[in-house]
Amino acid sequence: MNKLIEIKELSYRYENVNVLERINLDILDNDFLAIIGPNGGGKSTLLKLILNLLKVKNGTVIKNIKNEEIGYVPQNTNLNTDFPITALEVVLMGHKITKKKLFGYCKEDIACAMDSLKKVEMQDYANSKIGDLSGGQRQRVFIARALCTTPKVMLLDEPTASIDVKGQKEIYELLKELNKKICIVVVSHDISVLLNYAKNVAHINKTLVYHHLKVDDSIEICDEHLCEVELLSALGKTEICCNHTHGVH
Ligand SMILES: Nc1ncnc2c1ncn2[C@@H]1O[C@H](COP(=O)(O)OP(=O)(O)OP(=O)(O)O)[C@@H](O)[C@H]1O
Repeated sequence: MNKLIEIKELSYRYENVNVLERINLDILDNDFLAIIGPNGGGKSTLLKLILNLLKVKNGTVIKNIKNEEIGYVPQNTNLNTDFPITALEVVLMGHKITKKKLFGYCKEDIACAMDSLKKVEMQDYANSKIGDLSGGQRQRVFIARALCTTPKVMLLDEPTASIDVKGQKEIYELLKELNKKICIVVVSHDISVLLNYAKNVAHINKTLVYHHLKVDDSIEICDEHLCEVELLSALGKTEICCNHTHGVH
């Protein structure tokens, strides 16, 4: 297993607030990593540090891949759904333009974007307005946009927020398929579905606790309302400490 990204002793503070403390984490080439933790625990900050959206000041983030090999699907793609843009045009926005053209895109760019849409089974919606798609379909389009640069790792920040459980499962089935070739890292609160797909879990609440989920550890989680502590408890991971009112048995 190759280390795509090596995070060593990474700490971060905004003004006077320590948000991350001495984080150590290796992101491996075939991983499906779930990053979980409470609100304000520092998950998005960690992604931003990996993506160079924030400057690393303490510790190191070693990337053994090029920056463009990191695909990113941001949280809440604050899209004005009335904006008259098609699914294909959204995907083309993530594309590295091959030939400079003043207007429009060349055939190769469009073929490549169509290929990305195909990978997420959205090719039939290429000319649909993004605002006319369901939340799950829209998320697939944003995943297609991130696929344009043929990433080796894909970071997804809350990809299933405000999508129903059926839609969440469909997104994770897609990610499972992509995980045959690409390392997947998902930040999410919707862990009841996510933990059925993840191979490893990083729980972040300023510090990081890492869990390897062995294959036979995988549990069929039927109740989507189970809370985080109960789920980790079910996995036999009782050392997690957070401000939950539920006890860990
Ligand atoms: N630009 C900023 N300036 C100051 N503080 C910030 C900034 N961005 C985030 N924070 C604070 O840093 C802490 C960690 O935020 P972060 O967004 O990384 O957490 P998170 O785990 O992703 O939270 P959530 O699950 O709610 O998305 C929070 O207390 C937040 O208020």
